[in-house]
Amino acid sequence: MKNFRLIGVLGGTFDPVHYGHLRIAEEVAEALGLAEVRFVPAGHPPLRGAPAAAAEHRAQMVRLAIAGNPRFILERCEIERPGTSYTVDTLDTLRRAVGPQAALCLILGGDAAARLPAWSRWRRLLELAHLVLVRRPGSGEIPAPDWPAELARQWEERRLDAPLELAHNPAGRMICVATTALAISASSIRDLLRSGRSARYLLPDSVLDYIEVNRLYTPGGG
Ligand SMILES: Nc1ncnc2c1ncn2[C@@H]1O[C@H](COP(=O)(O)OP(=O)(O)OP(=O)(O)O)[C@@H](O)[C@H]1O
Ligand SMILES: O=C(O)c1ccc[n+]([C@@H]2O[C@H](COP(=O)([O-])O)[C@@H](O)[C@H]2O)c1
Repeated sequence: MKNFRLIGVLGGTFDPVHYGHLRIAEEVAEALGLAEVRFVPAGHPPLRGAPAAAAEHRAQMVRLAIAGNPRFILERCEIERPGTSYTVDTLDTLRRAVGPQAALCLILGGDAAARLPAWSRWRRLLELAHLVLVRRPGSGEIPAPDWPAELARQWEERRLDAPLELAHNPAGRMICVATTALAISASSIRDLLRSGRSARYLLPDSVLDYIEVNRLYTPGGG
């Protein structure tokens, strides 16, 4: 049986990146045997307002957060691409870049998974990548009870329970990976910082230092 090289893709606004992101990347990589995880900061994320911090700041925070982990890579394609950062376009780009021996594994937290039917060309995502779903505190079950029937059917047809089987296909399977539940969100970190409270231990010190030096998320700052 052929084995594809598994490449994780974790897209996010990363406004800022935090231990919730880093821990799901680490646990999914370990559970599925991913060769690498690409962190993709969105330039102009769809379905939400403009990020608080500029794209370059968010990318620099990811760079600092993943420093020292050779398996974690900063992928800048969305911040360099003009226009809305649709994931389907990113996967198209990555699909061409990684070559035929690799399989992309798009990692989605529970909130992102619940909103998947609203994403641009979501069916095409399954032609380009595997979907790796991760529960998130406060965002309900996977599969989401309100997924439309078509996505629920895709889940039943494509779901895998054995992680090692993911590498047998270049794309198109879905799997839910159990990870440590961390009730950390970027919005709660922004709220803490904006009200002058500590966000220490929710994200790496290097990222907090960057936030302080660049005066991000302060009442008077960006
Ligand atoms: N604590 C967490 N546990 C599991 N998944 C998470 C967690 N935090 C973020 N994710 C997932 O990481 C991806 C990127 O998340 P994002 O950058 O939007 O962070 P966020 O904390 O959700 O931000 P915000 O609070 O601003 O919405 C999404 O798929 C999201 O579901
Ligand atoms: O492609 C889409 O239509 C789409 C719609 C909503 C979200 N996304 C991606 O999902 C990731 C998390 O988004 P968000 O808004 O929860 O930060 C980020 O990489 C977004 O670009 C993608």
